[in-house]
Amino acid sequence: MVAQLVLVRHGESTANRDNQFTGWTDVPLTAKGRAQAKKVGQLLADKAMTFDDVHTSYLQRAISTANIILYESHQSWVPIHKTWRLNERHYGALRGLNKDAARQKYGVSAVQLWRRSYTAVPPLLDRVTPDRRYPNQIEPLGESLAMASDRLLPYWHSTIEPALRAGRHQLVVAHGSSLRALIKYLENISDEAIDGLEVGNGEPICYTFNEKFEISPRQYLQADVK
Ligand SMILES: O=C(O)[C@@H](CO)OP(=O)(O)O
Repeated sequence: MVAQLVLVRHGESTANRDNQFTGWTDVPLTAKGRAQAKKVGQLLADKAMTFDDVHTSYLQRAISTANIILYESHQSWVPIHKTWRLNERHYGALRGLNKDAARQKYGVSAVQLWRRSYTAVPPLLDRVTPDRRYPNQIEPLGESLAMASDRLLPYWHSTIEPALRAGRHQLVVAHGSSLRALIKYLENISDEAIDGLEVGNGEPICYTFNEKFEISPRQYLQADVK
């Protein structure tokens, strides 16, 4: 074994709880979300899984989840690298909208397409408020999953992949769709098949890379039966 990669979607956020489109809206975790993160940390501790680096987005639900996981697995000292490139796919004008209300307004199939198609672009925002977190203070007006993948993969190639190749274990704490984009790339999933993949809150996925940098099948980490 050369190195392990663990992917975790943040715990439940207030927008997840309220069934709202989120994207780049910076909402906190709920109590349930914090408990999910704690469970992930304890699971990693039970399995004695350690990391050399953690990567997360610029959004607090992912950052808080990463901090809780590290604390619970007794490795709070491990460096956390934050990047906007791991942010959730930007949901454009849909953000903040209740998903059932959106289905009533736009129809079930349009909403399903915006949520899960690889190339569909959601209705765009007219403009965004400058936010100093982002390059030139500008966030996108909206993104398809393909657009999210295009801005995420440079970070994979520049930072995560070289670390794995150097034998360093990597933990990525990100979002439902930013992780779907990464998994699509790692497993070479087709544009069509990616719409069937769901990543649950606080359900860690593990890959192992061997000496030839060949990737193992996706493995869902679960508690050992004692
Ligand atoms: O709202 C969002 O940003 C995402 C993730 O919570 O939702 P969906 O699963 O509908 O793409």
